[in-house]
Amino acid sequence: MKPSGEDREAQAGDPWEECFEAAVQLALRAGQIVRKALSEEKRVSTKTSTADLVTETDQVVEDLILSELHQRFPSHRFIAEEAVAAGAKCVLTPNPTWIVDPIDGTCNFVHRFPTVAVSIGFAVDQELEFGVIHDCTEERLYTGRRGRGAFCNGQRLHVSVETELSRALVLTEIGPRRDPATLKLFLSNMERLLRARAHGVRVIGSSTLALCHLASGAADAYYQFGLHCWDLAAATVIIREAGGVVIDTSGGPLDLMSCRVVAAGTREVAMLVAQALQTINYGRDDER
Ligand SMILES: O=P(O)(O)O[C@H]1[C@H](O)[C@@H](O)[C@H](O)[C@H](O)[C@@H]1O
Ligand SMILES: [Mg+2]
Ligand SMILES: [Mg+2]
Repeated sequence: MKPSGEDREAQAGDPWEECFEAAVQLALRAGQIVRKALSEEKRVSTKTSTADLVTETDQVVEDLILSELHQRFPSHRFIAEEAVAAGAKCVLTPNPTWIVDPIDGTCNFVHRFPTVAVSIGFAVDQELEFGVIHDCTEERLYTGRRGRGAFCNGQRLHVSVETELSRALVLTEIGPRRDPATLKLFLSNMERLLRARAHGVRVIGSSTLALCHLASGAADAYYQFGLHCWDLAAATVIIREAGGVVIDTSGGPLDLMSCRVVAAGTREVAMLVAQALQTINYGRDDER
C-alpha cells in the first residue's frame, strides 16, 4: 500500500522512525527470551579467553534479531557480536548499519546474576542515529535518538553535572583478558582513581547497563579498555542525548572501533578520568 501524503511527510521528516520502532519491538521480544532463559540450564562455551563466555541463548537471540531485521530491511548491513566471533567482518560503512549485542552481560547470565541487557544500535553514513537497550530483568527500556533526547520507560534522562573527580562515582568493566600484565594495568587504573578520592569504582558486569546508569545520572563516569563497538553503539547515543560526553581514553573523539572509551556527565570529569588512565591495548574491532 503506498504511503499517504501524511505518511510520506512523516517519513520525509523522520526517515528512521520505522527502523527505531522495529528495534524497540525486537529488544523487548529478545529481552523476554533472555529473562526466561536466565533461570534455565545453559550450555556455555568460551571465546577469546576463559572469562569471555557465550551461550546458545546469545546465538538464538542474535539470530532472531538479525533475521527479522534483514527480512524488513534487506539492503541494510549488520555488525553483531556472535557473527563477528564466528568470523564476520566488523566494518562500519556509510550504509544503514545495525550494531547488535544480543546479550550484554553473558557472564552474569551464566551465573544467573540479574544484570543483563539486549543492545541494538543503528548508524547511517557512519553516524550513530539511535540506540535501544533493554534491561531484561529490571524491565527498563533505554532509548536515545540523535537530536531527539534519551529516555528510560518514557522518562527523560539527564546525566550528572558533577565536575569533580573527588565527588564522582565511577563505573568500569574488566574486559576479557586475565594475563598478569593486563590485570596489573587494570588494577593500577582503578587504584589511581581511588587515590584521586573518587567516591567509588563499581564493576557490574554489563558495559551497556553501566553506560545506561551513567545516562540516567546514577553514576558520574565510565571507562573501559576491552569492550567492543556493539557494547558502545546504542549506549553512546543514549548518553549523548542525555547531555553526556563519550570520548576516547586519550581525551580525543570517540573511535567506535578502538575497544576503549571514557564517558561522563561532564567534559571536566571525562578529561580527569582520561588523564588518570594508563592504556591497555586490546586492538581494534575492524582489524580482527
Ligand atoms: O560479552 P558481553 O556481551 O557480555 O559483554 C561484556 C564483555 O564480554 C566484557 O569483556 C566487558 O567487560 C563487559 O562486561 C561487557 O558487557
Ligand atoms: Mg557486550
Ligand atoms: Mg554480548
